[in-house]
Amino acid sequence: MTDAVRVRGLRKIYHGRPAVDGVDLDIADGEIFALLGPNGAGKTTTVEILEGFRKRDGGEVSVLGADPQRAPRSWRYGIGLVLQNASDMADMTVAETVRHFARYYPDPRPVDEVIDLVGLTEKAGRKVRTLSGGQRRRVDVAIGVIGRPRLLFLDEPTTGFDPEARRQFWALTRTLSAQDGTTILLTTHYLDEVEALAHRVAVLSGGRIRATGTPRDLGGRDTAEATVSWIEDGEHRSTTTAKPTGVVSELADRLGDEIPGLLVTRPSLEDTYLDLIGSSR
Ligand SMILES: Nc1ncnc2c1ncn2[C@@H]1O[C@H](COP(=O)(O)OP(=O)(O)OP(=O)(O)O)[C@@H](O)[C@H]1O
Repeated sequence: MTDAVRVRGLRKIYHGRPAVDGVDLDIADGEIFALLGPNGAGKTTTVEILEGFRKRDGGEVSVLGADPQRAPRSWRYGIGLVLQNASDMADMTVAETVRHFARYYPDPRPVDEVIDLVGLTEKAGRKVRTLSGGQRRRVDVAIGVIGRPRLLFLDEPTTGFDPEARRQFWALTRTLSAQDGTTILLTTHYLDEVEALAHRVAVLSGGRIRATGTPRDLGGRDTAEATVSWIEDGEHRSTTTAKPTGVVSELADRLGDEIPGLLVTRPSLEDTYLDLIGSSR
C-alpha cells in the first residue's frame, strides 16, 4: 500500500519555542486517520504544513508524493479542505456556492451529485445563510470534495453539532471513504468521533506524537488489565486481572452460569488519552 502522507522529524518553531517537535506520521492511501490532542498541541500547525499553508523549520514531508512547499499547482487539485465556515461567503444558494467552487478544478464532480452526496438536494435552491449550522457544514464538505480530492482534510468537523447532526456527518465521512477511497485526515477533540470513524489515531501533545494505533489498541489498552465486577452475597465486588476469562469461569463455577451483575471492562479511550497527555505534561 502506498502512503498518502509521510512525515519524518517535522519541526516548527515559533519565537524560539517548538510548536511541533519531531513528528513522524504515515497515513496510508484510503485511511481515515485522526490527529487527537489538547489545545495548543500542534495539530493545526502540523496540518497546515501538510496542506502547504505554513513552512516548516525542519524535517521531511511528502503529501500525495510531493513536498507541499515545492509542489506544483496541479498538486493542490488532489487535496480537499473542509475549513470552518468556508461557505459563509455571500448571499448565494447552496447550488450556486458549490458551482462557484467547482470552477477552480479541472475535473470537478457534477454539482448535483455532490449536493446529493452531502444530503442537501432539497435545500439546493436555499440561500446558505438561511441553513442551520449542521447544514452549512455539509456545504463546507461539498466544497471540500467537489474537486475529487484524493486526500481530504477535516478540521474539527463536528464542533457545535447536535448528536443527530454528528451521526449524519459521520455517515457522510464513511461514505466518502468507502465509495471513493478518499484518504481522510481528521483533527478532533472528540474521543467518540475517533472511535466511530478513525482507522488509526495519533495522539499529539506538546508538539510530539505520544502514541499511534487503532482506537481499539491505542496505548496498549486492548491488552491492559481488565476489571471484572459482579454481585455476590448482595455485595458489589471487583478485581483487576490480566486474565479476565479465567476469573469469569471461576465465578461461573461458584455462582452458576448467570453471574449476577457481571461486567468486564478495560480502560476506555478517554482513560488512555488522559494518561498519555497527562504523562507528557
Ligand atoms: N502563528 C503563530 N505564531 C506564534 N505561535 C503560534 C502560531 N500558531 C500557533 N502557535 C503556537 O503553537 C502551539 C501549537 O498551536 P496549534 O494551533 O498548532 O495547536 P492545536 O493543537 O491546533 O490547538 P487547538 O486544539 O487549540 O486548535 C501553541 O502553543 C500556539 O500558541
